[in-house]
Amino acid sequence: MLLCPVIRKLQHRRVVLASSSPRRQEILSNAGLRFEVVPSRFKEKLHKASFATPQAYAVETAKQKALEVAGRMHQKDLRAPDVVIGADTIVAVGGLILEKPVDKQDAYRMLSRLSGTEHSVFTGVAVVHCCTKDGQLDTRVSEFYEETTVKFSELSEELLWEYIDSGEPMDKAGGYGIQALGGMLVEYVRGDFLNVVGFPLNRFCKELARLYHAPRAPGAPPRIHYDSIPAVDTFEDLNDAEGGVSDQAPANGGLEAGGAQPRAPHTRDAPDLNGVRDSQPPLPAGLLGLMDGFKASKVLLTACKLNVFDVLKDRGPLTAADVAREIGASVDGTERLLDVCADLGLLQKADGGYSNTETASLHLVSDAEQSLHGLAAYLDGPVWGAFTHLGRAVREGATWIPEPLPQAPHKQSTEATLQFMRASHGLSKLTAHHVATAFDLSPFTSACHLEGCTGALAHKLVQEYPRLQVTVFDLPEVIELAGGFQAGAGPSERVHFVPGDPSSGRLPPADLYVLCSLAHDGPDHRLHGLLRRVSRSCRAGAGLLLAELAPAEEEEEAGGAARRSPGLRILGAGRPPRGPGQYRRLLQGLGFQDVQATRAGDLLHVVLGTRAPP
Ligand SMILES: Cc1cn([C@H]2C[C@H](O)[C@@H](COP(=O)(O)OP(=O)(O)OP(=O)(O)O)O2)c(=O)[nH]c1=O
Repeated sequence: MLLCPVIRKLQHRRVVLASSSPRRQEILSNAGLRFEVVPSRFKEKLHKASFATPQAYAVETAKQKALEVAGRMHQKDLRAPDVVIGADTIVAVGGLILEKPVDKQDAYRMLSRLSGTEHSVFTGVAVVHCCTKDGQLDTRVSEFYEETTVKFSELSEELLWEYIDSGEPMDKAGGYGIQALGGMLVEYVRGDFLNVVGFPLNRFCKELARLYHAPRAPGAPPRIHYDSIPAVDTFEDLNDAEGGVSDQAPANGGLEAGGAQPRAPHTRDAPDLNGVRDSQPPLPAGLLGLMDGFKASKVLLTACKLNVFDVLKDRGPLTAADVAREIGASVDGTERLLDVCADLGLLQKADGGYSNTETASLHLVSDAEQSLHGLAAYLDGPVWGAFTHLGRAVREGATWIPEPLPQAPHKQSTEATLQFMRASHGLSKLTAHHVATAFDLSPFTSACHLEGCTGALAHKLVQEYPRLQVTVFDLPEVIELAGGFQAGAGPSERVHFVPGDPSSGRLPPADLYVLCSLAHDGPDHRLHGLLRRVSRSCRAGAGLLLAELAPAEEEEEAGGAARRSPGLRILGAGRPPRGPGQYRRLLQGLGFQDVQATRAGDLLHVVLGTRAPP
C-alpha cells in the first residue's frame, strides 16, 4: 500500500497540527508530512453523558480542538492555514471514558480498572479544511475515529505503583503509554498500534485518499473538486508523479501541485466548460518540481553551513532573532531560512519559536552520532561546484564529479581531502550496520576494505564478527588523516590501516574484499578496474562484498525509472543505478560465482560473490 503519495498531497499546503502531543507530531513527521504545530487551547470539558458513544465524544473533542486553532489563527493572521488536524485519544472500559489522569490516585484508579481486562482505545480525528471568503473563515470538517482493543495482564499493586511512580501515566489517556514502559502491562493488541499511541495513521491516509480522490462514477462528468488535487480511483492505486517527469498524463488530467507552482489553496477549479478542460494536457508539475528542486537542497545545505541545527540542538524553541544572533546573520534572512526549513520538515515551528525535528537532531547536527553534516558540506562545496559547470563536463565527456577526490590527491589540498573524508565517514557510519549484516560473513576471518577511508565500516564489521580482522586499505594521504575520526565505539586491535593505492599496486591478502565507497560513486570503468584487480589477486573461494547506493524499491520495480529521486538516479558519476541482474552479470563476468544481491536499509544494494577457481 502506498502511503507516502497520499501524504504528499498535503505537501504544498499549510498544514497545522492542533496538538501538543509529541507522539502525534512524531507519527506524522515520520510519515513525511510537513506541518506546523499549534497546540489547541480548547478545554476538553464536553459533557460525556450527552454523547451516544465514547467515540462520538472523542470525535467531537478532536473537532473542537482543530476548530479552535483554525479560528485563532484566522483571527491573528487574518488568514487561516489550509488544513488543521485535531485528534483526541480516550480509553473506554465498561461504559467509562478515561482521559489523562489528574493525579497519581486517579492514575491508580484507571490502571486498576484496566488490570486483567480488555478495553478500547478510540482516537477521534478531525481534518478541517479552511478557506477565507470576504474576510470570513469558512471551514469544511471531515471526521472519523479508529478503535483498537488492548488487553492488560493482571497488575500487582507493587507493579502498579512502580509504574505510576515512573511518571509515565500522567499525560496519557487511561494512564498508560503502550509505546514505552506501559507496553509491559499489555497482553495483546487488536488493531492499529499507532491509534493507541495517539494517531491512526493508516486510517488517516485512507481518509485523505477518500477525501481527495473519491472515485468518479463511470460516465459521470468530471467533478468540480476541491482545489488542485487530482482524482485517482483508490488509495492503493495512487500513482504519484510528483517528483519526476512522467510521459503518462495523470489519470484525471488534473493539476498537480508542483514545487514551482504558486499555492492557491482557496480556489476551486472552474467547472468543465464543454469538456474543454479534459482536452488540455496536464500541467507539468513534476517537471516544474524537478526544475526548482535545487532550491530546497540549497536551503538545507545552507542551514547546515550556518550551523542552524547546531544552534537549536538540545534547546527549547528559539526565535528567529535568537538564532540570527548566534549564527551572525540578519533577522529577516534567518527567519525566511527557518520558515523554509520548517516547510521542508527540517524544523518545527510553534508559537513563533523553532526547534529541530527528530531528523535534524539525528542527522544534521554536526556532532550527532549519525550526522550527515560532513556530507552536506561536501555536496555544498565541490559537488555543487561541479554541477554548476555540468554543461562543460558533458561537452568534454568528463565525469560529473571531479574524478574521485582523494584518488587524485596531488590535486587536492588537505582540507579538500578532509572534506571528502567527512562526507564518506557520515555515510559509512549511517550505513555500516546494513552493509555488515546484509549477509552472514562469519565464515571469513580476514577482510580488506578497499578505499576504506576512516574505517567506519571496518569497525562495524569487527563489532559484528568477533573472529574477523579487517584491513582498511586506502591512499597514504587518507590513512594519515583517518586517525582524526572517531570510527567506532573505541579503537579496535582487529582493525589495521594500511596505506597504498587500491587502483594500482598489490592488494593486501584477505579472505574477503569489501568495496563500499558511497560518497563517490565513480564511473563504471573505475569500479570495473578495481573489481578486476580483486579478481586477479584473490584466491579461489575468497569473497567479494560490494555495496552501492540504490533507488527506492518501488521505483526500481517500475523499470528503474527512479522517478522520485533524481539525486540517486544520477549517482556521483552520472549513471543510472544497477539492478541485481546487472551485478550478477558484472561479477560473473569477472570470475565470481554464487553471486547474491540484496537490498539493505532501503538505500543500498549489497552483493556477495565467491571467486571461482581459475
Ligand atoms: C493510551 C495511550 C495514550 N497516549 C497518549 C496519546 C495522547 O497524546 C494522549 C491522550 O490525550 P489527548 O487529549 O488525546 O492528547 P494530548 O492532550 O496529549 O494532546 P492535545 O491536547 O494536543 O490533543 O495520550 C499514549 O501516548 N500512549 C498510549 O498508550
